[in-house]
Amino acid sequence: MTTEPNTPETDADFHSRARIIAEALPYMLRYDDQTVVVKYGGHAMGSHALSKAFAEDITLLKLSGLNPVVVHGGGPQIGAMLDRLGIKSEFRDGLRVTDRATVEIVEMVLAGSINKEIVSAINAAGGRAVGLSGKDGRMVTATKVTRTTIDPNSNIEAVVDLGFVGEPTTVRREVLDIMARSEIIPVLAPVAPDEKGDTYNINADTFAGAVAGALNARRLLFLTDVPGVLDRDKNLIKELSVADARRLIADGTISGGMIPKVETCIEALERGVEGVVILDGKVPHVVLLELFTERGAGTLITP
Ligand SMILES: Nc1ncnc2c1ncn2[C@@H]1O[C@H](COP(=O)(O)OP(=O)(O)O)[C@@H](O)[C@H]1O
Ligand SMILES: CC(=O)N[C@@H](CCC(=O)OP(=O)(O)O)C(=O)O
Repeated sequence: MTTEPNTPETDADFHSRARIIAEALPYMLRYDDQTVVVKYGGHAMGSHALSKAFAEDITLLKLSGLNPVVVHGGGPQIGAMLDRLGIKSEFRDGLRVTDRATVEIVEMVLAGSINKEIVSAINAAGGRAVGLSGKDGRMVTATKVTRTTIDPNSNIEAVVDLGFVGEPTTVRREVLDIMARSEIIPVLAPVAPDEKGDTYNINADTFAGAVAGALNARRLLFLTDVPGVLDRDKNLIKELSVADARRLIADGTISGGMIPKVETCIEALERGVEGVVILDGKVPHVVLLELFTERGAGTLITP
């Protein structure tokens, strides 16, 4: 085995490190003991280097006295697995139509491979992560999502069956509260049972919003694949009130997948979360940039 000799730290390195720590310290104290829920979207899970930087950030939050809770997605990864198995993906209003065979794959990918990858990355960064889904400790109970459409010709309303797609109706804090008092960092997969025990696939944004609401989180961060909410000229909007966000949805500036995301942000604020931030998960260490620097990153949505 060969080992590389450690390169001694130069004065410039030391001063730069000291500057970063000095800048971060007041923010670490501001968020001391506060819960921060971080939704790590499937599109934000890029290269190994990015996942490593994310895991380091989450580990550092815990070491700094915060209480980070990770909720992850994995839509593209589920799609890739379904492709390999020759099952077609179908979405309605951004939700995956999930039959019994599909929900099995969804649970395997989310609560299995992706969850354990994130747990391993955090553990490799020096943290102690425990991976759970909504099933563990009866943390989350879901109910089936119902959607209706109106036939434009007959004007008759019809129920659209999305299969095993759920929304969280109960979030029990017990297990998460125990973890908050320990070294453990919870990593949650958005899968949960209904009252009967059937397994449901839950949109990860919705799951994160419900968890953040139940924990009265100080911050809910959504890591996605754009810098935040963009205006008509594609410039980043740094701060947005709920009223402004609603106006941007109504005038079409906010569209596509950003609509349910911003609506989830609004619901989380209504449930008592203090601030919600949408930010670019492809920027290394974006979580620390947002929480521990003056300039922040992304779009902060406040009540
Ligand atoms: N005003 C807007 N600002 C930023 N993104 C927007 C806006 N309107 C629509 N979008 C789209 O929303 C997408 C993010 O939503 P989505 O793909 O559902 O994210 P994720 O998969 O990370 O949950 C962006 O990639 C962008 O194409
Ligand atoms: C019901 C529903 O659509 N569930 C999502 C769950 C994963 C998810 O939301 O992942 P991202 O955050 O990466 O999009 C799905 O099956 O794709």
